[in-house]
Amino acid sequence: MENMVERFIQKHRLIPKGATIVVGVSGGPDSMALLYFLHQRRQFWNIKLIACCVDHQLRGEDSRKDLLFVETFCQQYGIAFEGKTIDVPQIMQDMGISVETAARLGRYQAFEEVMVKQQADCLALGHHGDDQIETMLMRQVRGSFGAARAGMPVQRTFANGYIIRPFLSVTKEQIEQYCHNAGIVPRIDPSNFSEAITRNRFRKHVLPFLKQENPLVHLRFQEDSERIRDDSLYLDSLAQEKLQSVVVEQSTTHMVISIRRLIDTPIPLQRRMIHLILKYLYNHDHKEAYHQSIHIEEVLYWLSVTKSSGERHLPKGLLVKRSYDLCHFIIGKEEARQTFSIGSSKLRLTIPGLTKAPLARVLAEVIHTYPTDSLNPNEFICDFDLLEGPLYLRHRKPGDRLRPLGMKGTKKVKDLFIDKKIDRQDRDRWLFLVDQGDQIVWIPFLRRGELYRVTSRTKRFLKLTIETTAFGRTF
Ligand SMILES: Nc1ncnc2c1ncn2[C@@H]1O[C@H](COP(=O)(O)OP(=O)(O)OP(=O)(O)O)[C@@H](O)[C@H]1O
Repeated sequence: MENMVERFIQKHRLIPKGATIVVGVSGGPDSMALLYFLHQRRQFWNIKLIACCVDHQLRGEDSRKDLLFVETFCQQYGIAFEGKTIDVPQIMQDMGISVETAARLGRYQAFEEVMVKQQADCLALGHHGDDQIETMLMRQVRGSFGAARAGMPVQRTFANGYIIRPFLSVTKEQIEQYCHNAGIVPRIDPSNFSEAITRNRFRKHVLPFLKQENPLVHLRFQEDSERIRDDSLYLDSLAQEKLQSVVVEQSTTHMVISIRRLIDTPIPLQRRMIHLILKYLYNHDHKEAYHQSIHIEEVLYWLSVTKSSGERHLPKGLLVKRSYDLCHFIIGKEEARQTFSIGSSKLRLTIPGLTKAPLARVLAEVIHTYPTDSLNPNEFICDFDLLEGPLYLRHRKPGDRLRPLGMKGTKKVKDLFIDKKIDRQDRDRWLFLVDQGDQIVWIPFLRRGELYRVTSRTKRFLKLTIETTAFGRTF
């Protein structure tokens, strides 16, 4: 097993020499084996390891014991350890999401904090080849499209570095054997056996058959995952290029295309163009809607085979309307006008965390270094330690003024809107970031303010990213 992993790491250049690596360790066999493996190889790569265990507090005393188990193991081997405890029910309540999603979000937030604190290059996770088969089968059975059919990436950007998955080339059985040989007796999470969980049903009923047919099936799935991702990236770039000549008109909530120009292109690009249009209008939200091939096929069939005019309704209020050669894609226009409002009240931001407003969401991150990339109009950074209270989102009020960044005096918000030719409806829907004294700090997509500006003395930065289809532009 060690040789397989070593080759996989080299092939994908996963570990730079001298790297600082945070390892996500739950106490289960996969991540314990990963931690032990990297520890054994620490001198060869000259790496610094930090084990990070997150207690989700979902299995009471048991999950606390998992954390203590990992901590004791680390003490025994002289590995740096970071234990994090997160309040999953609170995240569920704040964001109205399921327990699995809240646990995942909280866990990744905790990983990110440790990555930043340790100035780490990578976060290593213990996903293995069998996990990859399950992931890809589940995505295929669900009917995913394009790159969404690939499995988990071997490497992807995360926080100030990368997530890496060095064990994707080996099986669960190999890992268990490795633990056994190393004398590691990992903790077992009983929820891994519950058939109420989709992944576990695939593991129990489908994997044994595939492994019987080909014991190296995990390598075939892994290769396929990499190929699907590469092919998709290439085809998507061609589709993106072609789309410029197919789109007749475009705003953040509305896209008009020429049907004739669409169906004049090769079918694989047609599918990808529809996918890009849906992704754009859904603003990368509702992945379940735009990654599903069924909707893409439905629209294409209607446009290329049938001649009928009329309308089609896709999930989450996306309307597709056809008239002669033109096809309109309109996202929640009415809905946007009527419900994009947080009323006269203010919405308090979760810092750090994700705040959802109707048709918009704001991600707040506390970071320790100023990003080297220039900021997009949907991003804002201020001095976290200068803030004295919470921040809020609200709509505009008569007489609102902003002191723009780098200016001494203030300007009327109304004039800022007029300068940028923002129409009246959009002005009413625009969101403003204000402090607890109701002073405007930032007008997303329009102007950053002078308040709490970053200086050479700033130690901690608050970075806000807003995503919305309701006003401004999406990125
Ligand atoms: N509570 C946690 N704390 C730290 N890392 C975690 C935690 N849960 C999961 N991870 C990381 O994410 C990877 C995948 O998690 P998942 O729950 O899918 O795996 P698993 O099959 O339970 O793995 P393991 O055998 O390591 O528990 C783990 O191998 C580990 O690296």
